[in-house]
Amino acid sequence: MSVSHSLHLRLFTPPPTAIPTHLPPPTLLLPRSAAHRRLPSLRASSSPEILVSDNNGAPSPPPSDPSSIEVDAVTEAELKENGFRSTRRTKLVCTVGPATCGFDQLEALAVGGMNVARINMCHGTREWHKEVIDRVRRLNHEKGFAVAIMMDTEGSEIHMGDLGGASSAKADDGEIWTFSVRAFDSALPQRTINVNYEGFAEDVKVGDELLVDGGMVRFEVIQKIGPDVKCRCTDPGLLLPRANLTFWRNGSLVRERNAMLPTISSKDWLDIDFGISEGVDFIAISFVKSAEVITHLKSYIAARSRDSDISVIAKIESIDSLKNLEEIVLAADGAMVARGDLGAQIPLEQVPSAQQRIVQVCRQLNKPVIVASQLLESMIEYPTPTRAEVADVSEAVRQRADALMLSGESAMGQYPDKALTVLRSVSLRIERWWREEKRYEAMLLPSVGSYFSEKISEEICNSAAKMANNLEVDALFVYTKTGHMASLLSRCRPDCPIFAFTTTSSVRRRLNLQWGLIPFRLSFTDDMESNLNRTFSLLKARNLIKSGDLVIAVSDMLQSIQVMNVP
Ligand SMILES: Nc1ncnc2c1ncn2[C@@H]1O[C@H](COP(=O)(O)OP(=O)(O)OP(=O)(O)O)[C@@H](O)[C@H]1O
Ligand SMILES: CC(=O)C(=O)O
Ligand SMILES: [K+]
Ligand SMILES: [Mg+2]
Repeated sequence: MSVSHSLHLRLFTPPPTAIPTHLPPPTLLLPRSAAHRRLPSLRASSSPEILVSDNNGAPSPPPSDPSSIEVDAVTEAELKENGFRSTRRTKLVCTVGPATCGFDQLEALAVGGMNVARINMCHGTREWHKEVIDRVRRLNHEKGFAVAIMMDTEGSEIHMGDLGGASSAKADDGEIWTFSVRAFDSALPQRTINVNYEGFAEDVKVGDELLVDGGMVRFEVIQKIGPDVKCRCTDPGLLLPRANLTFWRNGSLVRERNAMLPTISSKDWLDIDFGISEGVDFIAISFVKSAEVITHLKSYIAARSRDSDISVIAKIESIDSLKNLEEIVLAADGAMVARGDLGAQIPLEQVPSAQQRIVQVCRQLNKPVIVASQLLESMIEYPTPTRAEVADVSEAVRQRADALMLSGESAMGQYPDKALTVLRSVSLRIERWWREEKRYEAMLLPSVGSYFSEKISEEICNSAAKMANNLEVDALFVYTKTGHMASLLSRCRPDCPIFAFTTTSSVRRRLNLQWGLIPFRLSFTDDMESNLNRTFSLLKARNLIKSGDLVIAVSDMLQSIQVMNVP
């Protein structure tokens, strides 16, 4: 049986106006302690072309070669081994830290399915992070991966200092500790903790409860002496470097002057400049309170990076970010359910419903969403997860979040590869269960486009996804320059995988964060007939598809939809 129907819609509406690149310099809100610091002059942004080799180590032709097709080495192996129906739909983000910063360790994560490497600017030096970025680049270049890089800012919430170099400190019941905003030149006195926020000693009151990392350790404020705040430990535990601090009065989180701290601190701006000059793929912004900060940052990036192809991810981890969720998600290019800090700001029992809501809002507004923090916390120390952790991971997969993230498990845990394997196998198992049970997902998806041409793209993708499910096609193909049409298909969470063909390596890396997309780099033209024929022969030559496979192809140049068997 051979099907080859095609329906073309051509469109003459003008494309949406481009984002202006000549924006006034953004005003920088600096915390008092750092207001004197200036931003350094910016280096030109680099967007290196990446040469990708295949699994056998033989370098493939440079990206400009019109006859080449590039796909992630691991994905290719997976496609060949299991056929494309069973490729993993849920994407995986790994935080890189001391346990995983070496080249071989990064390669092990990439082989294990890491789609995005996250670096957390709360920890380590810029030089350290640059080395990690360089290694990931080399890995992509030499070994044929397309691992994207996400830089996560520190944000200016209140946190402890770095414990004078110690990896942790134990606080025991009843002990008196000093939390101080003083700068100590020499070693920290015993049971003393530095606090990064200058207004701390003024803002807290005797009787307040001080929570470290949302309650891992608790103290009661018993005395204030100038810059020093004496506290008694009421809930013992381990203090970790740069742990988050919140203080509570009469059972409520205190949000006074500390709530006025800028979302992006002066140190964050320096880190952002670093991220732009390094050409990272994503910048995740901590403690976002409003949409303005996202819009501001996006215009800053657009004015400073030549191709402005860095996506901004809004971290939802505060009360304000939940209040302003829709507008924040709308302004951003994606969001993260940062359950660590979120759980310190809202009661823990409210975190699961917040997660569900954030995932749903992102899906409706067509923005990728990452579920993060403590997914496999026990695996920092133990080689197997708890049953509860497996259930939590399953729930995030079942909610059809775009991506799951490892934090301490991969940054400083003892079993980073095992933790990644758990995420991978749990994702695959749930996804297989959907296919076995034919659990297609029918979520009402509102229209998100503001232009008529965008609405057409949406309708095409919604229809293509529905047809793909009803006709049980083997794959959806999408030809997309910006990646937008691929994300619209991904939003429908169709039953079959989506092969996303795009012309640039940077778009390909960014598509790596989105549910169900298998991103390929391929140069193509406006002639869909020839694009399809060329893709079929390139994929067939690599044994990725075979004659007779049923495919639905859509493209954002032609706004077309075609159903056909691979010849
Ligand atoms: N670059 C690094 N250098 C040293 N330790 C790191 C590094 N990155 C992460 N870690 C360690 O791994 C732990 C977990 O990392 P992660 O960045 O996910 O957590 P986090 O600090 O809770 O996140 P966030 O600050 O964004 O809320 C950290 O608490 C820290 O101990
Ligand atoms: C990831 C992060 O920032 C959090 O969970 O708080
Ligand atoms: K961070
Ligand atoms: Mg956080």
